[in-house]
Amino acid sequence: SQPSAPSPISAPLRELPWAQLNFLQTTDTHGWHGGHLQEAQYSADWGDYISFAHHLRQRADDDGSDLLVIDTGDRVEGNGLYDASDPKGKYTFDILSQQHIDVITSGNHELYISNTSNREFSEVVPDFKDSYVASNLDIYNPRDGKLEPMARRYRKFTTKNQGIRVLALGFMFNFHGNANNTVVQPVQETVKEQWFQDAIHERDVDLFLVAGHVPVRDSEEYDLIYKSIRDAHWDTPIVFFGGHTHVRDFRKYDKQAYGIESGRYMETLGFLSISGLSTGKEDKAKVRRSAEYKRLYLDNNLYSLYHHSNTSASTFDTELGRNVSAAIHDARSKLKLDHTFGCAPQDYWLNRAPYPANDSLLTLLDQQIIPDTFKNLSRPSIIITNTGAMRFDIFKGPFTIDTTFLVSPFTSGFRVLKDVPYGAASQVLLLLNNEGPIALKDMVALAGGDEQVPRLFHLMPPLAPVSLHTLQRDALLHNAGSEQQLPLARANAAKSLIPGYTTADDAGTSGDDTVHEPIRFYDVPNCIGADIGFDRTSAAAGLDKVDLVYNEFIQDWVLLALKYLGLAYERADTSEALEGKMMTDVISGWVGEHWRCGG
Ligand SMILES: Nc1ccn([C@@H]2O[C@H](COP(=O)(O)O)[C@@H](O)[C@H]2O)c(=O)n1
Repeated sequence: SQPSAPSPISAPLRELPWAQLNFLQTTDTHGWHGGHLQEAQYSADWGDYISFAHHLRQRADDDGSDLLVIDTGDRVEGNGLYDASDPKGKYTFDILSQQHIDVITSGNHELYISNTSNREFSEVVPDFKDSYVASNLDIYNPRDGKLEPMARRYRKFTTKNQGIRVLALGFMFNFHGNANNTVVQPVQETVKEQWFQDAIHERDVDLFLVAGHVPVRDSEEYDLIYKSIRDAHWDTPIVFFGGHTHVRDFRKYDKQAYGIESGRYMETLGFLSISGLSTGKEDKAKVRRSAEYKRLYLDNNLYSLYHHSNTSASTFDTELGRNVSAAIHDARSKLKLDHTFGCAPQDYWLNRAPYPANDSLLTLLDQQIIPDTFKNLSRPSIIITNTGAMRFDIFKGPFTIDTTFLVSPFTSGFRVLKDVPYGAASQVLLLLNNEGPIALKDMVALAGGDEQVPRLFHLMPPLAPVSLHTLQRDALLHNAGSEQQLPLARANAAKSLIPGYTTADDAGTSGDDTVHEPIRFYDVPNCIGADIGFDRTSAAAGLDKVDLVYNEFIQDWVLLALKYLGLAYERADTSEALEGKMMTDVISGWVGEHWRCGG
């Protein structure tokens, strides 16, 4: 781990369900490869992950089983280690490539900006040339401008020890917000392609492995891929590795098909095992077994990693792992990520506090940061931002260069529409939050559906913790008592628990390796706003027009809301606001002026 990381923290643990074929999965790491430096329970880094995978591979070699390592995208945007360098990712790609990954895919964050996808194509894909899979993603090659697959469409391989024949696919959900140098083919089209049909009809396959930046639950993309494979093979085992919604989840598709999703931000290392698979060493037609799937979500806590690899602080580090941790430290120093702008006087939560509240990050933003930042505007203005632009909590203590990117990494600036009739402008925020005269989805339908306003469905903030909470509630209703672990229950009573994930999924409520004290998460609105230079309670009487300033990322939504309100504005009517400053600059600038350290 990093020298400044807090020490590993002990907690009651559940055991790794090791079996014939074992997997480790990361997803949505968003640059947190240095680990969490303010939370001991997630403070292991990518170097530790390399050491950990090494020990599990060794275990597989010793007992004749296998280990495969998977990553399902969104490795970028969200941490200074990636975002603070110029170009972005200058240090991350070398660090990442030191891990042996067997199947790796892109996520939507690899595709928002053309520079990001071009670097993914020219650096990351070659680093993982055998294992990068892009079943429905193409890129215009920056060298010749020709459209070509981002990486191979699928991968077929045999596991090292067991000889299990795996056919791996790699998908991106039907994403529309990508820059125009990439093309995400809708899964509905991909499944009709000849290469796909040929691949899923291959006979000498013991396991179909579908990795993707696609949620494992409530996803038409994975449901369709599942159905397509099942139409071709009624009982060959399938395993899905998902991502995007930032949750821990495990879904049963049928008794020979399960999917896992392994959280976000390097908080979680997902573990899944399968036993009862056929192998290339035997005649598949004669050996019909039933596969058994088990999962465990590991906290990225060195305490967990030592335990599950049967090592200790003195035997855990491998030379490569230690070197990678040192490379991360070196990069963090070069990027001056610990440079402090000021010190937060208390914790501010994104989802762990209700909104509005004194400890809500969104309240801090709409009551203090936005009003202070825009206070010198000469004309009455309404400022709106999507809450999804905020990615992480602020903890009491030093607010560093790193923190600015943890909280808001995006390069989108602010735009302004000048002289918008007040009656309409004052309703935009309500509409975007589903509190206006029409529901958001009906407004989209009126405007011609998702096709004509393609980026709209990606405005919603990642409500991962909330859906996790819902999952938990639903599963508790359905699975009450199904997976009790009494010795652990006793251990819990004896030890004070760390607050953390208490996941409930299709296998019950014992999926987290660490027994946590539950955390309460709150729903937040899609957007928040502030009025500058006028008072809304008395404005209706006299105010004729206002300037409408908004985060560039929600431009399509703002224009759509105004269209619904009878005002036909185009992108060309908008102009840059705040001299091109991004939210990242806004927040660090405000912290520098308002939060002192010490005293
Ligand atoms: N320029 C951007 C890009 C993205 N967002 C927010 O991020 C969300 C997508 O992130 P996931 O980790 O869920 O893939 C997107 O819905 C926006 O809320 C942004 O604000 N600005």
